[in-house]
Amino acid sequence: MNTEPPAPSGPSVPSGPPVFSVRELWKVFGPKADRVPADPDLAALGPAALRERTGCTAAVRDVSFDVRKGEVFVVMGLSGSGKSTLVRCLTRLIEPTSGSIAIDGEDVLSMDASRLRQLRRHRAAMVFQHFGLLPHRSVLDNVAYGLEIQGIARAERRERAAEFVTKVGLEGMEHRRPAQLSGGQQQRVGLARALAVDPEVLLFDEPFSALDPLIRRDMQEEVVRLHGEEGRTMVFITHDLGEALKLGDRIALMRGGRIVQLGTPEQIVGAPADDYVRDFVRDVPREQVMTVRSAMRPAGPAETDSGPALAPDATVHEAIEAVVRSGGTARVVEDGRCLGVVGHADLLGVVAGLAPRTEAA
Ligand SMILES: Nc1ncnc2c1ncn2[C@@H]1O[C@H](COP(=O)(O)OP(=O)(O)OP(=O)(O)O)[C@@H](O)[C@H]1O
Repeated sequence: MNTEPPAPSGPSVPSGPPVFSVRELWKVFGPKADRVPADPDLAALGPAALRERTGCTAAVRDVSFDVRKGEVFVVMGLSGSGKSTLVRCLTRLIEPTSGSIAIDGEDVLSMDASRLRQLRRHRAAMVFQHFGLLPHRSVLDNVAYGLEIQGIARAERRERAAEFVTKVGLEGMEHRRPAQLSGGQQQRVGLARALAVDPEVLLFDEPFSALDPLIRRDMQEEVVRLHGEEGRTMVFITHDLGEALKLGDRIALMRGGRIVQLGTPEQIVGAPADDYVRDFVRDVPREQVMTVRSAMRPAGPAETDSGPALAPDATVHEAIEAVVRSGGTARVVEDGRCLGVVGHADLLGVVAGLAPRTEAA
């Protein structure tokens, strides 16, 4: 896939300028790796044949996408699909084999060491699964650590750190050591540390995968809340589909180093690109992800003025409740205009995975 697909029509997806622009990116591990993307015959080989012929593994294969300003961009896939390699390439923690990467239009691959350091410290900070907290430092000093590296004076960095400790809900724990915190609280310290340096983009590498499910849900909600408050651009790696659907404005689904589909949760669940994606999303409760925008049909003459009104972004789940309560159809209304209607059959059709009707009832 060499070009960014057209922007989806849903209003909730930020459509700002790209922060990261990635084109035809390859990362090949192994001897003489750069001959693989350069040679169409080698590039076309599957993983086993490539390994046999060259001793190489293509962890990222010809990937192109933009991360837009203000969006949560999720990179999802099973273990070994190339997620970590791809995201590490963005700031050259792993050196790409070929292709191009730009941040705010600036070529990342031609940055020198000091520019790269600045990129990683100020512009695109990585939040790892194991946050690497400093055990002998207090919560406050751990959060202030990133600012210390930036050379910010002690009084100012402690003040800023305190602000972010409060922001992630750890007020009153400033003077504890990491060992005196639960796993979830430690994650919050790591999150506060990354936020305190105020990077343009936060890169999360499976930060919550070691947490128990309830704490994990708390942390996901924390990310949603922080994103809502700050509108910060985030790139989030996960192998968990539920997490991807919950957090992502858009999801890049990876398989074997390629992006097999890039789209909103609704596009991935409602219009899987191939059998692999279809199988991947088979058990997703569709009514929680699909919106009435994709379930509605044109209104019949008697339907435009009556029935409850729903926003186009309302989930099918919400619409079911409205339709059951009213006993008739519900209208999908935007800016005072009726875009269409949904009734029992339309909503059941979404749950059953059928294409929406295109004519009035
Ligand atoms: N340093 C390396 N040398 C050789 N092969 C590597 C190296 N790092 C990763 N790979 C291979 O590249 C592929 C992608 O690995 P990567 O870690 O990016 O996947 P992932 O989707 O992040 O997996 P996980 O969810 O398990 O972390 C895998 O086949 C892996 O074995």
